[in-house]
Amino acid sequence: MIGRLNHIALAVPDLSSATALYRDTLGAKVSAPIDQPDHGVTVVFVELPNTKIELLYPLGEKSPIANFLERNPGGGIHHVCYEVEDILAARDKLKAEGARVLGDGNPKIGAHGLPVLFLHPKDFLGTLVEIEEVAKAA
Ligand SMILES: CC[C@@H](C(=O)O)C(=O)SCCNC(=O)CCNC(=O)[C@H](O)C(C)(C)COP(=O)(O)OP(=O)(O)OC[C@H]1O[C@@H](n2cnc3c(N)ncnc32)[C@H](O)[C@@H]1OP(=O)(O)O
Ligand SMILES: [Co+2]
Repeated sequence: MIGRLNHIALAVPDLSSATALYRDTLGAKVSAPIDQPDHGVTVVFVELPNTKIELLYPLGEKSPIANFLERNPGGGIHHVCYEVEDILAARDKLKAEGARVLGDGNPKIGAHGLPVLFLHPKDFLGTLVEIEEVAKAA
């Protein structure tokens, strides 16, 4: 069911220094910071040849990454995102298998303008999983 690794997200305590680390020390192409108010985060995208890294910083008072950063003040890997061709079919299969879909169960539009859902980390080996619907390759 899952396809390519779309991105790995890192929650970071300082977005400027994290961006500088990826841009200047690691020599990667990075975006400007982009606020995602619907998701409670500000994101910097790091473009790699085979995938992307999302640098996440809390936005607003109820950010879903706030507790994670409290537990991991230096930051850390927050989630992995896999591509799926049909997010509603994927959601229904995952629910039937017993996985907990977070939120109200309906996809939201993610940072790449495509529908996304999140799956509880306790159901996936301690890793928060995001699935993103991408168009089927021709
Ligand atoms: C930029 C837009 C978008 C995109 O298109 O790419 C994004 O990526 S947005 C990214 C931010 N959004 C989300 O993460 C949405 C889904 N997340 C959530 O709803 C919450 O973060 C969560 C997964 C429900 C956790 O919320 P939290 O408040 O931390 O819950 P708890 O404190 O109750 O934690 C329960 C339990 O789970 C462990 N945990 C929490 N987060 C993670 C994590 N990221 N990775 C691994 N484990 C995690 C936490 O340690 C608790 O464990 P125990 O203490 O053992 O109970
Ligand atoms: Co993400």
